[in-house]
Amino acid sequence: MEDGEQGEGEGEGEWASKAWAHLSSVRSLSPLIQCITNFVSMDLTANTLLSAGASPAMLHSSTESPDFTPQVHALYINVGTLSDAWLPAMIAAAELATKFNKPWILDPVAAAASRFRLKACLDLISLKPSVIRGNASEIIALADASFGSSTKGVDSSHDSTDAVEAAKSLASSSGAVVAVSGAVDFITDGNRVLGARNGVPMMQKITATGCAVTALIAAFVAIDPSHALEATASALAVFGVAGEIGMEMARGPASLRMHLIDSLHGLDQTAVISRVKISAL
Ligand SMILES: Nc1ncnc2c1ncn2[C@@H]1O[C@H](COP(=O)(O)OP(=O)(O)O)[C@@H](O)[C@H]1O
Ligand SMILES: Cc1ncsc1CCOP(=O)(O)O
Ligand SMILES: [Mg+2]
Repeated sequence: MEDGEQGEGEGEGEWASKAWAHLSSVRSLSPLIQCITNFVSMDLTANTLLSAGASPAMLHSSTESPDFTPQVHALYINVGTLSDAWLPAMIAAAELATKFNKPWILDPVAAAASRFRLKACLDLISLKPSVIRGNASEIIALADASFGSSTKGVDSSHDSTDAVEAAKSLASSSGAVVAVSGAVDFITDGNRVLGARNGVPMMQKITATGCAVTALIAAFVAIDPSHALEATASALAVFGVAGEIGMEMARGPASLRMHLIDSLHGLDQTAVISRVKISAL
Protein backbone atom coordinates (compact mmCIF):
# COMPACT_ATOMS: atom_id res chain seq x y z
CA MET A 1 0.00 0.00 0.00
CA GLU A 2 1.29 3.49 -0.86
CA ASP A 3 2.25 5.94 1.88
CA GLY A 4 -0.18 8.52 0.49
CA GLU A 5 -3.07 6.20 1.30
CA GLN A 6 -2.38 6.43 5.03
CA GLY A 7 -3.35 9.76 6.55
CA GLU A 8 -4.17 11.27 9.91
CA GLY A 9 -7.68 12.05 11.02
CA GLU A 10 -9.50 9.40 9.00
CA GLY A 11 -13.21 8.93 9.59
CA GLU A 12 -14.90 5.55 9.87
CA GLY A 13 -15.52 5.52 6.11
CA GLU A 14 -11.83 5.87 5.32
CA TRP A 15 -10.92 3.18 7.81
CA ALA A 16 -13.52 0.87 6.29
CA SER A 17 -12.11 1.49 2.80
CA LYS A 18 -8.66 0.72 4.14
CA ALA A 19 -9.92 -2.53 5.69
CA TRP A 20 -11.45 -3.53 2.35
CA ALA A 21 -8.17 -2.68 0.57
CA HIS A 22 -6.25 -4.85 3.03
CA LEU A 23 -8.64 -7.79 2.64
CA SER A 24 -8.56 -7.45 -1.15
CA SER A 25 -4.75 -7.50 -1.09
CA VAL A 26 -4.69 -10.60 1.09
CA ARG A 27 -7.04 -12.29 -1.39
CA SER A 28 -5.01 -11.29 -4.44
CA LEU A 29 -1.50 -11.81 -3.01
CA SER A 30 -2.31 -14.86 -0.85
CA PRO A 31 0.61 -14.39 1.57
CA LEU A 32 2.32 -17.51 2.91
CA ILE A 33 2.12 -17.52 6.71
CA GLN A 34 4.26 -19.84 8.82
CA CYS A 35 2.31 -20.67 11.99
CA ILE A 36 3.97 -22.06 15.09
CA THR A 37 0.81 -22.29 17.10
CA ASN A 38 -0.88 -24.38 19.78
CA PHE A 39 -2.55 -27.75 19.27
CA VAL A 40 -6.00 -26.37 20.15
CA SER A 41 -5.93 -23.63 17.53
CA MET A 42 -4.26 -25.25 14.54
CA ASP A 43 -7.44 -26.15 12.69
CA LEU A 44 -9.34 -22.87 13.26
CA THR A 45 -6.22 -20.84 12.54
CA ALA A 46 -5.48 -22.59 9.24
CA ASN A 47 -9.12 -22.37 8.15
CA THR A 48 -9.32 -18.68 9.08
CA LEU A 49 -6.25 -17.91 6.98
CA LEU A 50 -7.55 -19.94 4.04
CA SER A 51 -10.99 -18.28 4.22
CA ALA A 52 -9.36 -14.87 4.10
CA GLY A 53 -7.30 -15.85 1.05
CA ALA A 54 -3.94 -16.41 2.75
CA SER A 55 -1.86 -19.58 2.70
CA PRO A 56 -1.16 -21.17 6.12
CA ALA A 57 1.67 -23.60 6.85
CA MET A 58 1.92 -25.14 10.34
CA LEU A 59 5.67 -25.89 10.25
CA HIS A 60 7.37 -25.75 13.61
CA SER A 61 10.53 -27.84 13.49
CA SER A 62 13.70 -25.87 14.23
CA THR A 63 15.43 -28.24 11.80
CA GLU A 64 13.36 -27.08 8.85
CA SER A 65 12.83 -23.39 9.75
CA PRO A 66 16.23 -22.38 8.27
CA ASP A 67 14.94 -23.59 4.89
CA PHE A 68 11.33 -22.51 5.25
CA THR A 69 11.15 -19.24 7.22
CA PRO A 70 13.11 -17.26 4.56
CA GLN A 71 10.39 -18.19 2.04
CA VAL A 72 7.36 -16.97 4.02
CA HIS A 73 5.67 -13.56 3.94
CA ALA A 74 5.14 -13.52 7.71
CA LEU A 75 5.67 -15.71 10.75
CA TYR A 76 3.07 -16.25 13.47
CA ILE A 77 4.15 -17.50 16.91
CA ASN A 78 1.58 -18.51 19.54
CA VAL A 79 2.64 -19.90 22.94
CA GLY A 80 -0.72 -21.50 23.80
CA THR A 81 0.56 -25.05 24.40
CA LEU A 82 4.14 -24.06 25.14
CA SER A 83 6.63 -26.78 26.01
CA ASP A 84 10.36 -26.99 26.71
CA ALA A 85 10.80 -28.61 23.32
CA TRP A 86 8.90 -25.98 21.31
CA LEU A 87 10.33 -22.81 22.82
CA PRO A 88 13.77 -23.08 21.14
CA ALA A 89 12.00 -23.63 17.80
CA MET A 90 9.96 -20.46 18.35
CA ILE A 91 13.08 -18.47 19.23
CA ALA A 92 14.99 -19.83 16.22
CA ALA A 93 12.14 -19.00 13.84
CA ALA A 94 11.74 -15.48 15.26
CA GLU A 95 15.48 -14.89 14.82
CA LEU A 96 15.28 -16.12 11.22
CA ALA A 97 12.30 -13.88 10.49
CA THR A 98 14.21 -10.87 11.78
CA LYS A 99 17.34 -11.86 9.85
CA PHE A 100 15.39 -12.17 6.59
CA ASN A 101 13.34 -9.02 7.22
CA LYS A 102 10.00 -10.83 7.53
CA PRO A 103 7.36 -9.47 9.90
CA TRP A 104 6.57 -11.77 12.80
CA ILE A 105 3.57 -11.60 15.10
CA LEU A 106 3.23 -12.90 18.68
CA ASP A 107 0.17 -14.22 20.51
CA PRO A 108 1.16 -14.44 24.21
CA VAL A 109 -1.58 -16.87 25.29
CA ALA A 110 -1.94 -17.07 29.10
CA ALA A 111 1.24 -15.00 29.56
CA ALA A 112 0.83 -14.79 33.34
CA ALA A 113 -0.09 -18.43 33.95
CA SER A 114 3.44 -19.47 34.94
CA ARG A 115 6.93 -18.05 35.36
CA PHE A 116 8.10 -20.23 32.46
CA ARG A 117 5.48 -18.81 30.12
CA LEU A 118 5.96 -15.19 31.20
CA LYS A 119 9.73 -15.40 30.70
CA ALA A 120 9.26 -17.12 27.33
CA CYS A 121 6.95 -14.32 26.16
CA LEU A 122 9.33 -11.61 27.38
CA ASP A 123 12.28 -13.36 25.69
CA LEU A 124 10.29 -13.58 22.44
CA ILE A 125 9.34 -9.90 22.70
CA SER A 126 13.04 -9.03 22.94
CA LEU A 127 13.33 -10.54 19.42
CA LYS A 128 11.24 -7.66 18.05
CA PRO A 129 7.83 -8.85 16.86
CA SER A 130 5.98 -6.44 14.56
CA VAL A 131 2.72 -6.99 16.46
CA ILE A 132 1.70 -8.49 19.81
CA ARG A 133 -2.04 -9.35 20.12
CA GLY A 134 -3.45 -10.56 23.39
CA ASN A 135 -6.49 -10.28 25.60
CA ALA A 136 -6.51 -7.66 28.36
CA SER A 137 -5.08 -9.89 31.11
CA GLU A 138 -2.23 -11.04 28.85
CA ILE A 139 -1.26 -7.49 27.84
CA ILE A 140 -1.40 -6.23 31.44
CA ALA A 141 0.83 -9.12 32.60
CA LEU A 142 3.40 -8.41 29.87
CA ALA A 143 3.45 -4.67 30.49
CA ASP A 144 4.02 -5.29 34.23
CA ALA A 145 6.26 -8.34 33.63
CA SER A 146 4.26 -9.88 36.47
CA PHE A 147 3.31 -13.51 36.98
CA GLY A 148 0.08 -14.81 38.49
CA SER A 149 -1.85 -11.62 39.27
CA SER A 150 -5.55 -11.88 38.40
CA THR A 151 -5.04 -14.38 35.62
CA LYS A 152 -7.51 -17.09 34.56
CA GLY A 153 -5.47 -19.25 32.22
CA VAL A 154 -6.14 -18.48 28.57
CA ASP A 155 -9.23 -16.34 29.22
CA SER A 156 -9.20 -12.70 30.24
CA SER A 157 -10.32 -11.53 33.65
CA HIS A 158 -10.18 -7.89 32.55
CA ASP A 159 -12.08 -5.77 30.02
CA SER A 160 -10.07 -4.51 27.07
CA THR A 161 -10.54 -0.91 28.28
CA ASP A 162 -8.58 -1.85 31.45
CA ALA A 163 -5.51 -2.61 29.31
CA VAL A 164 -5.18 0.48 27.11
CA GLU A 165 -2.44 2.10 29.19
CA ALA A 166 -0.64 -1.25 29.53
CA ALA A 167 -0.81 -1.69 25.76
CA LYS A 168 0.69 1.76 25.17
CA SER A 169 3.44 1.07 27.66
CA LEU A 170 4.24 -2.34 26.13
CA ALA A 171 4.24 -0.85 22.64
CA SER A 172 6.67 1.87 23.71
CA SER A 173 9.02 -0.50 25.51
CA SER A 174 8.99 -3.22 22.83
CA GLY A 175 8.70 -1.23 19.60
CA ALA A 176 5.81 -3.51 18.55
CA VAL A 177 2.27 -2.56 17.66
CA VAL A 178 0.16 -3.93 20.52
CA ALA A 179 -3.47 -5.01 20.13
CA VAL A 180 -5.85 -5.82 22.99
CA SER A 181 -8.95 -7.77 21.99
CA GLY A 182 -12.34 -7.65 23.67
CA ALA A 183 -15.70 -5.94 23.24
CA VAL A 184 -13.63 -3.10 21.77
CA ASP A 185 -10.31 -4.03 20.21
CA PHE A 186 -7.60 -1.44 20.92
CA ILE A 187 -4.54 -1.11 18.71
CA THR A 188 -1.59 1.12 19.56
CA ASP A 189 1.98 1.86 18.59
CA GLY A 190 2.50 3.63 21.92
CA ASN A 191 1.49 6.94 20.41
CA ARG A 192 -1.65 6.52 18.33
CA VAL A 193 -4.57 4.44 19.66
CA LEU A 194 -7.26 2.97 17.40
CA GLY A 195 -10.49 1.32 18.50
CA ALA A 196 -12.25 -1.39 16.46
CA ARG A 197 -15.82 -2.06 17.53
CA ASN A 198 -16.84 -5.11 15.56
CA GLY A 199 -17.57 -8.67 16.64
CA VAL A 200 -20.08 -10.39 18.92
CA PRO A 201 -19.66 -11.63 22.53
CA MET A 202 -20.27 -15.24 21.43
CA MET A 203 -16.82 -15.19 19.75
CA GLN A 204 -15.33 -15.59 23.25
CA LYS A 205 -17.19 -18.90 23.57
CA ILE A 206 -15.30 -20.50 20.69
CA THR A 207 -11.85 -21.66 21.68
CA ALA A 208 -9.02 -20.18 19.62
CA THR A 209 -10.83 -17.22 18.08
CA GLY A 210 -8.13 -15.06 19.67
CA CYS A 211 -5.41 -17.26 18.15
CA ALA A 212 -7.17 -17.18 14.78
CA VAL A 213 -7.48 -13.39 14.67
CA THR A 214 -3.79 -13.03 15.54
CA ALA A 215 -2.98 -15.23 12.53
CA LEU A 216 -5.23 -13.01 10.42
CA ILE A 217 -3.25 -10.01 11.67
CA ALA A 218 -0.10 -11.76 10.42
CA ALA A 219 -1.66 -12.10 6.96
CA PHE A 220 -2.72 -8.43 6.88
CA VAL A 221 0.69 -7.23 8.09
CA ALA A 222 2.36 -9.50 5.52
CA ILE A 223 0.77 -7.51 2.68
CA ASP A 224 1.34 -4.07 4.30
CA PRO A 225 4.37 -4.46 6.59
CA SER A 226 5.21 -0.79 6.79
CA HIS A 227 1.74 0.03 8.20
CA ALA A 228 1.40 -2.58 10.93
CA LEU A 229 -0.93 -0.41 13.04
CA GLU A 230 -3.47 0.03 10.25
CA ALA A 231 -3.18 -3.56 9.02
CA THR A 232 -3.76 -4.87 12.55
CA ALA A 233 -6.88 -2.73 13.01
CA SER A 234 -8.20 -3.88 9.63
CA ALA A 235 -7.70 -7.56 10.48
CA LEU A 236 -9.46 -7.24 13.84
CA ALA A 237 -12.40 -5.34 12.30
CA VAL A 238 -12.76 -7.74 9.35
CA PHE A 239 -12.73 -10.76 11.68
CA GLY A 240 -15.36 -9.03 13.83
CA VAL A 241 -17.56 -8.33 10.80
CA ALA A 242 -17.34 -12.01 9.84
CA GLY A 243 -18.45 -12.83 13.38
CA GLU A 244 -21.39 -10.41 13.17
CA ILE A 245 -22.62 -11.85 9.87
CA GLY A 246 -21.97 -15.40 11.07
CA MET A 247 -24.00 -14.73 14.23
CA GLU A 248 -27.05 -13.91 12.10
CA MET A 249 -27.09 -17.59 11.05
CA ALA A 250 -25.66 -19.26 14.17
CA ARG A 251 -27.48 -21.09 16.97
CA GLY A 252 -24.54 -21.22 19.37
CA PRO A 253 -20.72 -21.37 19.48
CA ALA A 254 -20.36 -24.47 17.30
CA SER A 255 -22.44 -23.14 14.44
CA LEU A 256 -20.92 -19.67 14.85
CA ARG A 257 -17.51 -21.23 14.28
CA MET A 258 -18.71 -22.62 10.95
CA HIS A 259 -20.63 -19.50 9.89
CA LEU A 260 -17.76 -17.20 10.88
CA ILE A 261 -15.42 -19.05 8.50
CA ASP A 262 -18.06 -19.03 5.74
CA SER A 263 -18.70 -15.31 6.29
CA LEU A 264 -15.02 -14.42 6.20
CA HIS A 265 -14.71 -16.27 2.91
CA GLY A 266 -17.78 -14.53 1.44
CA LEU A 267 -17.22 -10.97 2.69
CA ASP A 268 -17.89 -8.43 -0.05
CA GLN A 269 -17.09 -4.75 -0.36
CA THR A 270 -20.58 -3.62 0.64
CA ALA A 271 -20.53 -5.58 3.89
CA VAL A 272 -17.02 -4.45 4.82
CA ILE A 273 -17.61 -0.79 4.00
CA SER A 274 -20.97 -0.62 5.78
CA ARG A 275 -19.96 -2.58 8.89
CA VAL A 276 -16.30 -1.86 9.76
CA LYS A 277 -16.15 0.40 12.82
CA ILE A 278 -12.60 1.64 13.33
CA SER A 279 -11.82 5.06 14.79
CA ALA A 280 -8.83 6.92 16.17
CA LEU A 281 -9.15 7.58 19.91
N1 LIG B 1 -17.58 -8.86 24.00
C1 LIG B 1 -17.18 -8.96 22.74
N2 LIG B 1 -17.86 -8.36 21.74
C2 LIG B 1 -17.44 -8.46 20.46
N3 LIG B 1 -16.34 -9.15 20.07
C3 LIG B 1 -15.61 -9.76 21.03
C4 LIG B 1 -15.98 -9.70 22.40
N4 LIG B 1 -15.06 -10.40 23.10
C5 LIG B 1 -14.17 -10.87 22.21
N5 LIG B 1 -14.49 -10.49 20.97
C6 LIG B 1 -13.74 -10.83 19.74
O1 LIG B 1 -13.40 -12.20 19.84
C7 LIG B 1 -12.10 -12.44 19.31
C8 LIG B 1 -11.24 -13.12 20.37
O2 LIG B 1 -10.96 -12.17 21.35
P1 LIG B 1 -10.67 -12.56 22.86
O3 LIG B 1 -11.72 -13.48 23.36
O4 LIG B 1 -10.46 -11.29 23.61
O5 LIG B 1 -9.26 -13.29 22.71
P2 LIG B 1 -8.62 -14.50 23.52
O6 LIG B 1 -9.29 -15.70 22.96
O7 LIG B 1 -7.19 -14.41 23.20
O8 LIG B 1 -8.93 -14.27 24.97
C9 LIG B 1 -11.58 -11.08 18.84
O9 LIG B 1 -11.82 -10.96 17.46
C10 LIG B 1 -12.44 -10.08 19.63
O10 LIG B 1 -12.61 -8.87 18.93
C1 LIG C 1 -7.74 -23.61 25.62
C2 LIG C 1 -6.31 -23.45 25.30
N1 LIG C 1 -5.35 -23.98 26.11
C3 LIG C 1 -4.12 -23.75 25.68
S1 LIG C 1 -4.08 -22.88 24.24
C4 LIG C 1 -5.77 -22.78 24.19
C5 LIG C 1 -6.50 -22.08 23.13
C6 LIG C 1 -6.71 -20.65 23.51
O1 LIG C 1 -7.21 -19.92 22.42
P1 LIG C 1 -7.70 -18.43 22.58
O2 LIG C 1 -6.69 -17.70 23.43
O3 LIG C 1 -7.68 -17.92 21.19
O4 LIG C 1 -9.07 -18.48 23.16
MG1 LIG D 1 -10.46 -17.18 23.76
